[in-house]
Amino acid sequence: MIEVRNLVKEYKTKKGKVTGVDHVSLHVKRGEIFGIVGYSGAGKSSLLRCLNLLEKPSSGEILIDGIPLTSLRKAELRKARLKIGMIFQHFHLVSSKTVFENISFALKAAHKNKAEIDKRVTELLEMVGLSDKRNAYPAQLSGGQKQRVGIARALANDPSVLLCDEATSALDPSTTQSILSLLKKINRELGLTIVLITHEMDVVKEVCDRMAVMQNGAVVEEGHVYDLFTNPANPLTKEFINTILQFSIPASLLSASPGKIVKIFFQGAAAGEAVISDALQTFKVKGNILHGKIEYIKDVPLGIFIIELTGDPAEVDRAIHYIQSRTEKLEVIQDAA
Ligand SMILES: Nc1ncnc2c1ncn2[C@@H]1O[C@H](COP(=O)(O)OP(=O)(O)OP(=O)(O)O)[C@@H](O)[C@H]1O
Repeated sequence: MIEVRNLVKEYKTKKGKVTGVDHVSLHVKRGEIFGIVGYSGAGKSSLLRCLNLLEKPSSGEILIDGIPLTSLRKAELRKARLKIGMIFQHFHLVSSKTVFENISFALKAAHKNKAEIDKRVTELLEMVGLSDKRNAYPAQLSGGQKQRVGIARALANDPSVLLCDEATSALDPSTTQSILSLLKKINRELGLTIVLITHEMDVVKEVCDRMAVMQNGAVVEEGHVYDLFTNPANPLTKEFINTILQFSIPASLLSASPGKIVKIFFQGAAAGEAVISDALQTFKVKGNILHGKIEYIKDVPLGIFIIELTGDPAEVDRAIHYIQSRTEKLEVIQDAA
């Protein structure tokens, strides 16, 4: 669906060349929600803005639905761009125009007539839950409502791709949730492919199927969000994942432990509890649960337990092997022996 091949974006500045995107290749599948995460300056915005050629890449190729955007002429590019919607952190609404006018602007650009515009805006307002705000001005709307207008405007011309530039970063947590639910709904109902950039793992965890992690303009790791939560390879991915999966066990508790402390990842709560209780019944070990948590990675439960296992060391090892064979992953985080 979206194919990025060896993309480079360099900026010329007074101090010399700055590389925003450094040889990135990515494939985003049709109908998926793809997250790009990274700290400030990692190159996320540069990459996203290259996807619709708001920024002209220095080299490399971008193909959307097989069309090589990077080699289109101006008029063709303008047409292709209508199929790529975009929403922004600060909404970018025209303050002197009503909600209706802000949305119809995109349809006028596509040369739709008055009746078509009226019908489409009505549909869009219904889809984003703002039918009653048709004649309101942006200043009369909350942040979440403004972003809904941004989404309606982005969807006006039936795009196949929606690019989201830190779309929830200016919103409070509950409004963020409602905008993320709306993005999931339009992804599901319209089959829209969504690429979002964010520095918040919560957003990725909530809505993304796959993700890429960026650092210094390059993609350092890419994969299914669930897999990266259980098995991150790159230290930066681990850092991002840890913002969600962090457990603070008091150091005094850790140092006093006579056994092994293990962290277990499993799919679903019941599954994990059953494995642990089976292990404790089968082997002569004692288990003490220090921490337990269920995270939902795009609605798929990922359970994490931290357990202290004590007893005969050989028996503890056998219990660990047993648990390991029945769970997604097990890490020994402390070994008193
Ligand atoms: N217009 C520009 N001119 C010069 N350098 C730029 C320009 N835009 C981005 N850069 C540089 O490119 C690099 C990547 O920036 P970019 O904004 O893409 O990162 P980001 O991950 O989106 O960060 P943020 O979340 O802070 O926007 C940075 O070093 C930045 O200073």
